[in-house]
Amino acid sequence: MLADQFGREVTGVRVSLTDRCNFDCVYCHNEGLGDTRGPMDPQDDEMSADDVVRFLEVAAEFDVDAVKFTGGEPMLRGDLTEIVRRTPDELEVSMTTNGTFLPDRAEELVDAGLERVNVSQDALDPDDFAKVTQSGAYEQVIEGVEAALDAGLAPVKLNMVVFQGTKPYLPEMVDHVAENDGLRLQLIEYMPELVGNADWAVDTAAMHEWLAGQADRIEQREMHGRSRYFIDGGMVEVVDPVGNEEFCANCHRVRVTHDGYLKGCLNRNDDLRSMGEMTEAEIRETFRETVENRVPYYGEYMVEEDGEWVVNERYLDDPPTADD
Ligand SMILES: Nc1nc2c(ncn2[C@@H]2O[C@H](COP(=O)(O)OP(=O)(O)OP(=O)(O)O)[C@@H](O)[C@H]2O)c(=O)[nH]1
Ligand SMILES: C[S@@+](CC[C@H](N)C(=O)[O-])C[C@H]1O[C@@H](n2cnc3c(N)ncnc32)[C@H](O)[C@@H]1O
Ligand code: SF4
Ligand code: SF4
Repeated sequence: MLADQFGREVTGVRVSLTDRCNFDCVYCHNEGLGDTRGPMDPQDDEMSADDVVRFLEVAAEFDVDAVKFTGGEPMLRGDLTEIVRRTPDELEVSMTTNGTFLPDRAEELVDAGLERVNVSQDALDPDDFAKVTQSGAYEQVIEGVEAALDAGLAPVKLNMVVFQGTKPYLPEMVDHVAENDGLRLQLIEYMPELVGNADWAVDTAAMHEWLAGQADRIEQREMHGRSRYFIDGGMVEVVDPVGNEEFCANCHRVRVTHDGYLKGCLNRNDDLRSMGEMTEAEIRETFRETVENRVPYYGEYMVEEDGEWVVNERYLDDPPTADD
């Protein structure tokens, strides 16, 4: 297994299969690449199924044990089932999706080897949902969650981005997962680093306190040191990476962009390495180098002083926006 200079073993890879999307969520970071708007048809720059599988075979050689397919909207890929089917058996296969295409395809994906799914759902009311996603597909998403449960994918995590626009929906979302078997809630802190609008952020410390006040039990996940709150039979996990050194200190993932670039950190675009025309041996070497070059905290938001990486205080005090 590969470990970076800071002792973090790389156990997972997150592969973006496309940067296209049928939604236009107001906050979207597109896994670190910016805008998802554009043509919906397959694009030439996307990795082919062969490229994805070749990379995953290399990752498996390095004892990576999990892959997350994401995007853009990964289910826009017509060859998604093939990719899942051809993923090496050693890797747990999960996907994060907006859920709209699950009603027709959940079962075939499970048959192909999909083991877990996270579905993004920020609200329980169609109008509220439409304001955030700029899409009217609320019913399809609800049907998608049902289809995932019917296909045996419970527990299904509902991903909710917590920002000023969704904060009022928090209590009903917590109740929703408590009342419905098979659902969990994942509260994702709004990340302004790549998309701006820092003033949309909410006070996560207050959110933790509010959740703790209702919880029967609290656990901490090894991954990212994430907290899990058990409330009235439901489970709520908090993903709070912004300015959170502990979160990064427990980050064991390497990313791949839809166009086949290795990327050591979601918030970092200065270390992209194309796997384009590479042989398997070259991919192996580049993977090693990407792991070797990981930084302990936020990539470009760290500053190097006297040969050491230290936290960029300016960033912590005043997070830059895309407009800076
Ligand atoms: N900064 C940062 N944000 C992350 C990281 N992992 C997840 N996130 C945020 O959380 C969102 C949702 O993550 P998911 O794709 O659902 O996956 P996950 O919850 O991390 O993974 P599982 O628990 O394995 O399902 C991401 O799109 C990011 O916004 C990370 O390593 N760094
Ligand atoms: C980029 S989307 C890709 C997969 C799929 N289209 C979806 O929405 O689930 C992955 C996750 O990132 C979350 N996300 C997007 N932009 C974000 C931001 N600025 N801050 C925090 N989470 C964000 C989404 O809510 C979603 O759960
Ligand atoms: S559905 Fe996912 S990829 Fe599409 S705009 Fe929303 S967050 Fe971004
Ligand atoms: S911001 Fe931190 S947790 Fe997220 S990918 Fe980068 S190092 Fe990992």
